[in-house]
Amino acid sequence: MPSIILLRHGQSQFNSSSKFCGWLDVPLSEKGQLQAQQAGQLILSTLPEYTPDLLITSKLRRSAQTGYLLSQVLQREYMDVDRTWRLNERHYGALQGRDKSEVLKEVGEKQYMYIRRDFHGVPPLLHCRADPNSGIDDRYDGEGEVPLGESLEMVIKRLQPYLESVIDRMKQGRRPLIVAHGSTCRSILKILKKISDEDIKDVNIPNAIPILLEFGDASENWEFKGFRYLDEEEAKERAAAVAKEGFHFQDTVQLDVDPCLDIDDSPISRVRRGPTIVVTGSFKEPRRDVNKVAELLVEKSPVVELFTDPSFILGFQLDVTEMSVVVMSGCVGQDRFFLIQTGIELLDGNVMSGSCGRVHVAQITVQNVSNS
Ligand SMILES: O=C(O)[C@H](O)COP(=O)(O)O
Repeated sequence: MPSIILLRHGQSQFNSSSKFCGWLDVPLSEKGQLQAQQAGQLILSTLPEYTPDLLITSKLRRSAQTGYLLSQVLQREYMDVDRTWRLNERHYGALQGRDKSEVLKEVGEKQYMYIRRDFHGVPPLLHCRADPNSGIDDRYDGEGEVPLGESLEMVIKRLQPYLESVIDRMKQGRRPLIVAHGSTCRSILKILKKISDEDIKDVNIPNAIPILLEFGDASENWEFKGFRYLDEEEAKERAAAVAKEGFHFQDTVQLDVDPCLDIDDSPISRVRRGPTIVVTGSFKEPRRDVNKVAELLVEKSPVVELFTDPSFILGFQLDVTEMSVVVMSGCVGQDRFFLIQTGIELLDGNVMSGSCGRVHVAQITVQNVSNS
């Protein structure tokens, strides 16, 4: 059956630190390189007859690197290669290089998701291509007008004619392997499967899981038959992580000053229950900083003891009245420490929330924050 394999590049260094990337030319992370190789293995094991003869990438390194790693695993480094800016990630305008959680905090969830996922959502535009964060350099010379910020709708306009040319090549017997980006994969699926503007909002593309696009032959007028991920389960898990990007760091607190703990004044007796909130800090040295908080906490409170749990790097066990509770715990990410801390609902109904600087004793529920 005529087919095309499509995949999003492996994890980039910005994916791993949850930053808007767009046209910034960020390379693959180590994990992304491994994912690219695993994608090749997956193709070999699930489609042993598959022999791509045309590698198509964007003009961005994360796509080109993924394509090369794949061609190595498939032992087809000699494949013809076509690179086009029309397959580039959506240009994220003035958001490029910015931390997703910071933008989320700044503009609120509704606008954040509008920009990220609405078909018409345009990010704030850059003013000129000379902006250091435009990602536009001489590789785009001669390409005419290139974007300074795009919605998915705009991506589809620049991509569709190119996609048609790929399908024409498939009709002539070529076997294309396309390494694209989140938004360009979404665009391709939207065009082929005729996904509505509304439904496309919920489509998230996982890194480096190959998608098989199948077509009827000439007798069926090359009709698009459908698509499937070569590993549906893993695709679901990775796509869910993509959807949540930015949300782990919603309440950001800086912890580069000495934390001041307020244990002695803690109104333990007035505590009814403590809802859990997640706060995060951008730490210069996460382990050192969180250990400092831990030491102070233990030193100041006789009811707190340190514990370690495999799911967290560090935690605190608090034993007060009949409520045996955790004050806070966290896990160290690549450049962040995720701190789970407490807000306290007092008996008079007021909610007092803790912060990194003033840690109040209270009941909280342990919440496992995944380390994406
Ligand atoms: O360009 C980026 O930042 C990502 O690769 C895509 O981001 P999104 O999933 O937030 O659209």
